[in-house]
Amino acid sequence: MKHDKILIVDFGSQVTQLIARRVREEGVYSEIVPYQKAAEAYAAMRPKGIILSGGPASVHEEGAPLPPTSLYEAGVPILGICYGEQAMAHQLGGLVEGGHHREFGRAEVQVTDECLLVDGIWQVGEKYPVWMSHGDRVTRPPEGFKVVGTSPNAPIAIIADETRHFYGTQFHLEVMHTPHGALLLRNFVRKVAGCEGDWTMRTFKEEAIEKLRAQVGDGKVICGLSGGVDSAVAAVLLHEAIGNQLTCVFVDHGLLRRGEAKRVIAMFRGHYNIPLVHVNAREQFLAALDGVTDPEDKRKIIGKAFIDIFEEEAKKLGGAEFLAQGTLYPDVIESVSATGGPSVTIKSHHNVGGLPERMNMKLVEPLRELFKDEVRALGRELGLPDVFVGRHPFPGPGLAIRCPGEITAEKLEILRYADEIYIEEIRRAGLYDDIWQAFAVLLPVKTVGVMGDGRTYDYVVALRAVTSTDGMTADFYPFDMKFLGHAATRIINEVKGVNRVVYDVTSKPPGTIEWE
Ligand SMILES: Nc1ncnc2c1ncn2[C@@H]1O[C@H](COP(=O)(O)OP(=O)(O)OP(=O)(O)O)[C@@H](O)[C@H]1O
Ligand SMILES: O=c1[nH]c(=O)c2[nH+]cn([C@@H]3O[C@H](COP(=O)(O)O)[C@@H](O)[C@H]3O)c2[nH]1
Ligand SMILES: NC(=O)CC[C@H](N)C(=O)O
Ligand SMILES: [Mg+2]
Repeated sequence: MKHDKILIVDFGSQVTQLIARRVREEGVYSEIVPYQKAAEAYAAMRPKGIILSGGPASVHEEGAPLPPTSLYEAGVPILGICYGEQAMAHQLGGLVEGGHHREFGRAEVQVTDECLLVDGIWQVGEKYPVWMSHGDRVTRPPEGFKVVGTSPNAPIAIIADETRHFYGTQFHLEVMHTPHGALLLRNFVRKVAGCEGDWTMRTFKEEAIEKLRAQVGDGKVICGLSGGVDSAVAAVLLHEAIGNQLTCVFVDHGLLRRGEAKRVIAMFRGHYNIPLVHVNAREQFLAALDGVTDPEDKRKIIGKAFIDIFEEEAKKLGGAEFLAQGTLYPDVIESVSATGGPSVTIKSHHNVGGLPERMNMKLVEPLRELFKDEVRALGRELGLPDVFVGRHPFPGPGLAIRCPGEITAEKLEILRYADEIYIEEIRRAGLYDDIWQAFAVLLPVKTVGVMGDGRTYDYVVALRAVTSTDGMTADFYPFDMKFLGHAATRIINEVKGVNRVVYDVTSKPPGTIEWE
């Protein structure tokens, strides 16, 4: 079945991914491509509409990123947002000027004319809140366009060419701070581009199963199963597709939380009849990590050890041609970086980067088009119980990256205990599902305390809890102080070796969710 698609051309905006999410929420499949690949992607995808994202550049800069002009001749509707609007206006003969009217944050747009983009949502003559972030602005629309909305610092805030179906907004309609933005995007996707909105997790599932069968044939597949959401969903999807050609491999690397290995295996075996190999590799990992303190070194050592084990297990099965992974869309989007150069590596995720060159197995990645919340929806569609679907993410390198500095068996044991109490308290307070991810970190610092009139000199535990939708950005969770005080007291009283607890109030950016 062919679904309608929307192509999103990226010019490096911080919020390009939100455009894709909003479009998908309308039941329309969308993909993001860097502007350099727009023509190619258009030809391959045949989208029913194109959205040009915002971006940090100015159209007057030398070498400013511009969409290929062929897009304007393709006969499909185009929506330009912020820089995307400016680029379209500039290329089609309008005027864009920089100047002294920079506008960041909340603004008001007054609607001055009708058009399909605002149809049924905004009334002519009324004012509506929007979110702006720009220095340049369109000062003369190209021929064929009319001005539909105006704001104090962007007199031309919405433009429309209703013959060619080209629209542009100076404000960002993909962000929450433009309250009607999602509805305007729906108008573009449904009314202007005429998309059906039939891309649902049910159809995704059926098509993914077909594709998996075609890719794998009668080959054997190994799927690394972590107990996390992504690999559980990938495994169940694969099982529906290829049945007993699939074997799952759960690696206990000694960096799991307390009771996790048992829990994951019981949970999985209890619900599914999928062959599951449990590898105890605790000594192998801990030996490889002995004395290692650099976060990137830790990640690389762990990534390599995982592959070694998967390859070993494949051999034992008499050879498996495929390795299945729960790679998600944010891992594969190539965003245009603001500086024009390749973007820097913040962290090497253990399952991405470096993997393909070394692998003898081919990768099977059925979730690579999905965002995290979509994976959860797919999991529900596959009938996965809530204990899988609702779990907080847990990183593959596990407690190794929650134990800054050298990792020892003693430190891991302290961390496991503190983490267990913290999560238990979160569940007891009914907060688990409000929080996107929560965990404890054991700091490589000892501080002085007093307990039972005696002096202590023990470790510090940091607690972390964040809200997020996809882990790309996050905010710290605003616990009430009573909760924190209670959790801290329990940890200090019950965990030997800890005499101080702190709470991390850093958002992402500038922080990251994990500490390493
Ligand atoms: N202990 C493990 N044993 C086997 N495979 C693992 C293990 N930990 C991670 N993996 C593999 O690495 C992949 C990436 O891990 P990641 O943590 O991103 O996903 P997940 O664990 O499936 O889901 P979640 O993000 O919800 O934790 C997993 O999909 C899984 O294939
Ligand atoms: O499977 C994984 N392998 C990794 O190497 C890895 N590093 C971070 N994470 C998880 O990714 C999300 C974002 O984390 P950061 O803000 O720390 O980058 C958070 O949910 C992290 O737990 C990982 N998951
Ligand atoms: N957010 C944007 O797309 C900004 C566009 C352009 N860089 C400006 O400052 O006007
Ligand atoms: Mg995980």
